[in-house]
Amino acid sequence: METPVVIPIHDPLITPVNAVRGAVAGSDVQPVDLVHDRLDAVSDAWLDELALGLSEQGWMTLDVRARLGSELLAALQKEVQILDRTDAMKKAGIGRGSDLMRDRSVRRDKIAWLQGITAPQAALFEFFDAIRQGLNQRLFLGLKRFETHYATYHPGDFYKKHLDSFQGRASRVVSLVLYLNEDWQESDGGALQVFSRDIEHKAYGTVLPEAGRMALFMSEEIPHGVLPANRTRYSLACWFRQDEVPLPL
Ligand SMILES: O=C(O)CCC(=O)C(=O)O
Ligand SMILES: [Fe+2]
Repeated sequence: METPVVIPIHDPLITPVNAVRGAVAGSDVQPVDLVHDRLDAVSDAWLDELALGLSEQGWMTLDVRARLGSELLAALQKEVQILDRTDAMKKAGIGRGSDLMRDRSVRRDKIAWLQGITAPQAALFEFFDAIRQGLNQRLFLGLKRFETHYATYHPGDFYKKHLDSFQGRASRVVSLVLYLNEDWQESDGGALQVFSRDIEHKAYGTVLPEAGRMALFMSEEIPHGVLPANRTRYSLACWFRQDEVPLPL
């Protein structure tokens, strides 16, 4: 049995979602086109399915291409690809200086936090907030907010087996990953590996990071990792949190 690597996670400075919405409404960014039927897309039956998957298995994977729409997915893909060509994507890691070097043996991706101030991000935030509320109504999780970042894994990059949150921290409670890659093949590597939540941490399943595929799991319970990618892998991770403001770990 291999013990999962458990990594403390530092919080970014977070802009409250409501403030972001205000900024969007007050600017010339028009999220409306991309939102179209977004809230209808998050139906009660679908939220029931999410709640059931989380409470019974602790994790699940879903195809949300039709719910989000190919236009929004394409817009998010374009954003992360543009960011990846600039220095906006920062090496993910914990700590500073030599600590960061050590973290590179655990995690090699680059990340950029979303602010919700572009039209695709605002539309996505609506979708995530509907999920947050739906899970609260069904599972009484008291999820107050979410935080989300783009991630890129260049060839050779990986993320070793880890948990997204420490038990009892009431910080990250539910994790969501949305993939943004067209025609991902098994030979491209970069699969998400999910392990069982019991003591044995058996390999439970793998998820190919194909565009429109979403993985959802309980942050404190489900060990998971990303196998080395053989081609650039784009994704977006989101954590639903119980704390109102970022607290020190
Ligand atoms: O991209 C993935 O499949 C998972 C990423 C992950 O585990 C994380 O960012 O914490
Ligand atoms: Fe993770």
